[in-house]
Amino acid sequence: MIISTRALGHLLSRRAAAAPTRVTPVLTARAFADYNVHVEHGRGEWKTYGDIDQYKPGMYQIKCFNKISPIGLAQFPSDQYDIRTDAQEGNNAHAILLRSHKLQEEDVPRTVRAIARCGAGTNNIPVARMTELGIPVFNTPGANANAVKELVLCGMLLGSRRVIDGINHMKDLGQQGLARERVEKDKAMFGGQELKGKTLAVIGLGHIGSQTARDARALGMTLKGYDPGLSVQSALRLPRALELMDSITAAVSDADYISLNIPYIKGEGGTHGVIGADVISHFKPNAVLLNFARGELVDSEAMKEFLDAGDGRYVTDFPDDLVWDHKNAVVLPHLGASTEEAEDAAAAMAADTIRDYLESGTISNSVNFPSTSLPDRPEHTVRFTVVNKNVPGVLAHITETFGDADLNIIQQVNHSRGEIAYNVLDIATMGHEEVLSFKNVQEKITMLEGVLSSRVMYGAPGTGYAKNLDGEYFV
Ligand SMILES: NC(=O)c1ccc[n+]([C@@H]2O[C@H](COP(=O)([O-])OP(=O)(O)OC[C@H]3O[C@@H](n4cnc5c(N)ncnc54)[C@H](O)[C@@H]3O)[C@@H](O)[C@H]2O)c1
Ligand SMILES: O=C(O)[C@H](O)COP(=O)(O)O
Repeated sequence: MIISTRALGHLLSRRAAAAPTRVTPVLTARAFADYNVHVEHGRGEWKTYGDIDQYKPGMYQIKCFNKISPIGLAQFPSDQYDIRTDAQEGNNAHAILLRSHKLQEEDVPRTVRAIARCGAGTNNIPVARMTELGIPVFNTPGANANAVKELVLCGMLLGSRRVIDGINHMKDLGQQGLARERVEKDKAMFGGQELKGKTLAVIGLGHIGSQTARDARALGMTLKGYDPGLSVQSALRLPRALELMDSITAAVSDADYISLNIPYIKGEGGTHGVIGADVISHFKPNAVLLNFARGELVDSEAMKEFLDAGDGRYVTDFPDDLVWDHKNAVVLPHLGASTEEAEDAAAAMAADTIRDYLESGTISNSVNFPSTSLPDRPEHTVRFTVVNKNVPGVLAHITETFGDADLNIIQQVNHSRGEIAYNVLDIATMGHEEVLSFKNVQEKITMLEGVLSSRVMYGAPGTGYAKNLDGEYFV
């Protein structure tokens, strides 16, 4: 399911000041009472790349860009998390939370282990660069889909009936004191059409597209859809009556309404200008295009020509320099996910995801790292995670280094995705002296060719992280 039970439960009692509940236990120092773990955790050398004045030992620091829902932020226990809502602060951040802020590499302190987008689209984050730096980027699939779907339905109505023009006209008449006199005569200027019996083409049948299709069916519409990457989960949500097409052109050609619900991906093979002159030439002259996905998906010049030529409409959630004041365009200020419910759900899901990664190493909903659901850490072990380039031989060198240090691996997980590999190794503490030192072994592993970073999870929030930055060791 999309939203964790934990987040959902929290949302149900969203206005109650309930303490957040978690299933995953935080590794506390008490859990390791039988011995101590020594790592080089950076307090001494923090100033080499962080801001020593802002550093709170024993706390995770979360840096927020944009306003993040307090309901979501309440998922972070205040005794373990230092939340910096002012983006100017947070120079020692362990993780970043953001919405549509256009994140630059300079916004990401070296201390950052993870980034979570409270929302769906991650085109405002330099994901490829973050992958090179070994930083997982997460999003919150489905958390705001209902909000967007509702606005798409509203957009269909705005595109069918001249509601906005009618409202403006009534204001004008009202100012002139002519409203009562002229209303019945003038309404003929604002006639429209009904949704029932019309055809909707949905491009992208993921969380938003599939929900839009389902509700449009309930309104009596005929459905076509196109999605070359349709997931089983989304397919199960689709109404049976939806006809799957094998191209965008085939889907749009006899559609009265077209809803665009795909991610914006730059570059070759991406989706920039996917609704261009060629696709638009297949639109019916009075088709209504609903773009609640991203502005860059639509070629503005081609759209302007289409709007100029006929009675077609463009309803969009994104700025457009060419059609913003066109009589046949309705341009909204990116409101799709701006409901209390969606903001709370997305922030709560992002917070849960970040906590899972920071506290136990679990990876879910990442757009660049492999999903990694982990077995429980066995008793008398310390968890060690390594992020490395997905090249042959690295895993062997990691396990060898543990062997050389007389450290026994009790269980391990190795997953990869594209250029990145992620290892989680639970290391036995039994049979060692009272103080188990990871200082040397962590440095050796982190500085192996191909390794980007490592973490020792031993109970003290925010510590135990090491990075290999082009051959330089940071702890
Ligand atoms: N207006 C808003 O406030 C708002 C809010 C949420 C999401 N969005 C945008 O909507 C997009 C979709 O959100 P979602 O939650 O449904 O995401 P999703 O990942 O659940 O669904 C996207 C679907 O698009 C499909 N797809 C990708 N490229 C395609 C292509 N070229 N042609 C057809 N299908 C394609 C994928 O296979 C997937 O099924 C997001 O990426 C984001 O840009 C906007
Ligand atoms: O991709 C998304 O989730 C939406 O565009 C929402 O963006 P917002 O969180 O900035 O409203």
